[in-house]
Amino acid sequence: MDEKSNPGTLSESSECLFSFGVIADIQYADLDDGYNFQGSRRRYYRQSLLHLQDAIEEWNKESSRPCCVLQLGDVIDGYNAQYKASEKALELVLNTFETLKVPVHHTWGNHEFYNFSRDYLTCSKLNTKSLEDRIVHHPETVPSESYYAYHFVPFPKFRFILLDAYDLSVLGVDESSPKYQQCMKILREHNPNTELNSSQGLSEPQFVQFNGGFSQEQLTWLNEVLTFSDTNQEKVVIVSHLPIYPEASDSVCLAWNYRDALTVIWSHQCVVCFFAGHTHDGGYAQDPFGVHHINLEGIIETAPNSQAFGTVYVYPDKMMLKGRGRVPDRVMNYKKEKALHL
Ligand SMILES: Nc1ccn([C@@H]2O[C@H](COP(=O)(O)OP(=O)(O)OC[C@H](O)CO)[C@@H](O)[C@H]2O)c(=O)n1
Repeated sequence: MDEKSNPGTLSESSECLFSFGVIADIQYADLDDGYNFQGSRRRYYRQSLLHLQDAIEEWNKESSRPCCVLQLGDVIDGYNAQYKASEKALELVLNTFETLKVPVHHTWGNHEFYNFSRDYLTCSKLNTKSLEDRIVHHPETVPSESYYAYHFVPFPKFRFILLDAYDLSVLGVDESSPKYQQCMKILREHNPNTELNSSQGLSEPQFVQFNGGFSQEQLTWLNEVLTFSDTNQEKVVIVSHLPIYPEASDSVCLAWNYRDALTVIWSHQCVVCFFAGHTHDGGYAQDPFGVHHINLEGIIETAPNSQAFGTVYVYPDKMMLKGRGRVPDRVMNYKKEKALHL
């Protein structure tokens, strides 16, 4: 086996502590292949389920099984809603996830809201908040019920935080609600186009209807969790459907208020990396504060003869993403001054 295919051999001085799987934008639908909105990239709607099965098979047979899989959102495609096939498609995908021998944490993306309301999602198996960790005597680290976010500890001293990038959004909320009015106001203030999914002419192209953002309440909670993690000398992995770092993403795919999220994250030492989906063609950049931003290549735009998922191997001084198919390998060193001593 060469070095690339076994990250364990790349870290001679230390052993792998644990690993986790990552996968994004499955967007399954029982439809013939199609294209993205611009007509430039092929979408493999049926094949996506086979790609998921393939990923699960590989994770299940890894010699040291991943502790969990992070599903980065858009599990079924919005087209299902048009064909009244949302529940059937979701059932198929969730049945496939049932064959995974480790827990999966589901993130919500725009396609979840094309198919279902927020209330429906909250009551569905796509709500994996029951897997959250509660920190005793720190009520400020308990998330509010008004957004879908939580944190958990898969291994001592490593905290994972799942964010709700559609906490501020016009998707999935009742049009008569004050929240819808507030979010539509934000969107219209930044996007004068009649078609709100169009970013044409925008100085801030992320202000489109298929994106969303983080409420101040969620950002305050994130800040509290990161404060606890700093104090407890933890390493933190954050996941969200929408990316937040412009150099790692097409600007039209960013969260509306990505700068606010970055401001919170940059005021803490503990964050190692930020995983997002949505862009489909992937991206990576390390920001000036040493946080690694990884936008995972989407399953939906992955040809039958390829793959798009990864396993992240966690070491005392770094994390290493072993990508499959379209997903490249990445080494994510921890910030120098704060290497973890176990
Ligand atoms: N200029 C545009 C772009 C899109 N739309 C419509 O918006 C909806 C979402 O678009 P879609 O490409 O399907 O969203 P994905 O989450 O799959 O992909 C996100 C990024 O585009 C990936 O690069 C859909 O209804 C489009 O028709 C639009 O009207 N105008």
